[in-house]
Amino acid sequence: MNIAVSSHSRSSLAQLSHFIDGRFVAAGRPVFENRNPATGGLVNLVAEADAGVVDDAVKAARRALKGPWGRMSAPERAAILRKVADGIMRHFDDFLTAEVLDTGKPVGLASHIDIPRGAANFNVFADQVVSLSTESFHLPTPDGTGALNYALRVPRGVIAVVCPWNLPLLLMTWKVAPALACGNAVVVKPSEETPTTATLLGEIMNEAGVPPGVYNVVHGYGPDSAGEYLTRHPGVDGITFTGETRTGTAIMKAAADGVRPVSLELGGKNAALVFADCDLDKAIEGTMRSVFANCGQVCLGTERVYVERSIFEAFVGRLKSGAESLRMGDPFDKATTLGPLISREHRDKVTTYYAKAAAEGATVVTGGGQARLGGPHDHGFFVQPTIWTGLPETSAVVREEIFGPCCHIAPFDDEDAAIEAANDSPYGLATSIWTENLSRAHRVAGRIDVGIAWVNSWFLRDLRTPFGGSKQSGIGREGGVHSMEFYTELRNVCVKL
Ligand SMILES: NC(=O)C1=CN([C@@H]2O[C@H](COP(=O)(O)OP(=O)(O)OC[C@H]3O[C@@H](n4cnc5c(N)ncnc54)[C@H](O)[C@@H]3O)[C@@H](O)[C@H]2O)C=CC1
Ligand SMILES: O=C(O)/C=C/C=C(\O)C(=O)O
Repeated sequence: MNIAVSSHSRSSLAQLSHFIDGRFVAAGRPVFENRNPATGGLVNLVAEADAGVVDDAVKAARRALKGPWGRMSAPERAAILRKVADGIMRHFDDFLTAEVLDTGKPVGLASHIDIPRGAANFNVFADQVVSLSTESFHLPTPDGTGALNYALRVPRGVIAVVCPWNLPLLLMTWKVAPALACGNAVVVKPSEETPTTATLLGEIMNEAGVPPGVYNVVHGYGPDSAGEYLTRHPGVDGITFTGETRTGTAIMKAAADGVRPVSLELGGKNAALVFADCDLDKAIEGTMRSVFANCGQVCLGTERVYVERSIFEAFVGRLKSGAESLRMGDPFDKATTLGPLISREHRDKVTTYYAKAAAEGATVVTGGGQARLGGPHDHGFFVQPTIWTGLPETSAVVREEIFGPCCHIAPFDDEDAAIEAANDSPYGLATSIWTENLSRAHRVAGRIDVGIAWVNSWFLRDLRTPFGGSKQSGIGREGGVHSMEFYTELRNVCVKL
């Protein structure tokens, strides 16, 4: 047992510990700093797991599968998960404050999306697991009595959950909730940028009666740290990951040893298609959200906008006005609509693309640089919301995922050209199609090579639907019954009658 330093049952938000076997445990390497992206100030010091700590967490998860959790019925697990959802809502303000401090996202956004979705994920998969069905077949046999085949869904075992920083609680619970509903135990590796809400959830798990070892959290970085130790650990039976495509590739290679299944939700370079017959007010409102929400740090966000030529100028002008009306500032101020980027490193990546766009000859419609807010936010990682036109489709800015509050807008002349431009990408995650012509909407949605096509909307989520990407945007689908498929194995039972 590697756990040498104090272990306790309540989380400290000043010094974040790992959560292993139902206890908060500070062990491993020296702590690292978690900084507030809006001010650059210290949020907390975080324990970094070494290989021994990760091993402890995986072993705790394995033990939990052999304990009461492994013997519980689906309705019993579902009842506990509903208590977890209630716990999140009861501690709403704690989760909200933690999420806003870690990410810098506006409190209005986190209170409407991140925290309620964190709770909703547990309720949705509690519902899902109690109504799960499997197939059965009657097989005629020569003796005339036949055989009955039916399938059982059994938990995979220990699931590694590796998470990004853009929607920390939402995306982590999107994976943890179905994994636990199906009877697995999890070891979560939150992003090093946003470690707090995953830690807070440990307390909620204890309060809700989730047995020790079912939910574990280890902190640290990716390569040569907790992320890599966890995904390479032979005691892990399946890995679910959301993040960058390059990281997904590394995780897939790690999973190949031991032939472990992966569910990967990766990057995107999503296109919006705006037809002249759209409701322009709705198209502008939706595109404003899909480009600028969460400071553009949403894998489903739009970075390429294709607009039918006859409304191009009007669309560009209105999106420019919208972008210029966004209000940057203190994320805890309800009037703030645009927060900072997550880190100095990410800001430097985004502003490198801003510089590249200018160098490649873009017309900068608005923005194009870093934003200095003065006062306590002068050291925050703010950038201007940015719109470009005039770049060729071959430009790096049009082809690569930037993950910032920016988009390139290009005109198109007909439906085929718009579809071809949208599909000309190594990614295939999401699209939004803006048109009042129903036939066109169905036709175009069927021809864009993505996992998720929205018509006259964006980020309108029904959690029972398949969610994931094609091409380099991922492998597999989660959501509803599709999550149940990833987090269980099917075992066929054949009974000779
Ligand atoms: N949903 C998405 O599409 C996201 C895309 N990104 C993009 O990725 C870029 C880099 O952001 P990062 O946070 O560094 O994303 P990332 O994909 O490197 O990190 C996501 C998670 O994976 C872990 N990780 C990293 N390398 C790993 C490895 N080799 N093995 C196991 N775990 C590993 C990290 O510690 C973190 O918990 C961003 O600038 C953005 O463009 C970032 C977050 C989410
Ligand atoms: O599950 C959702 O509703 C949202 C998912 C968003 C991402 O996966 C992302 O931005 O990385």
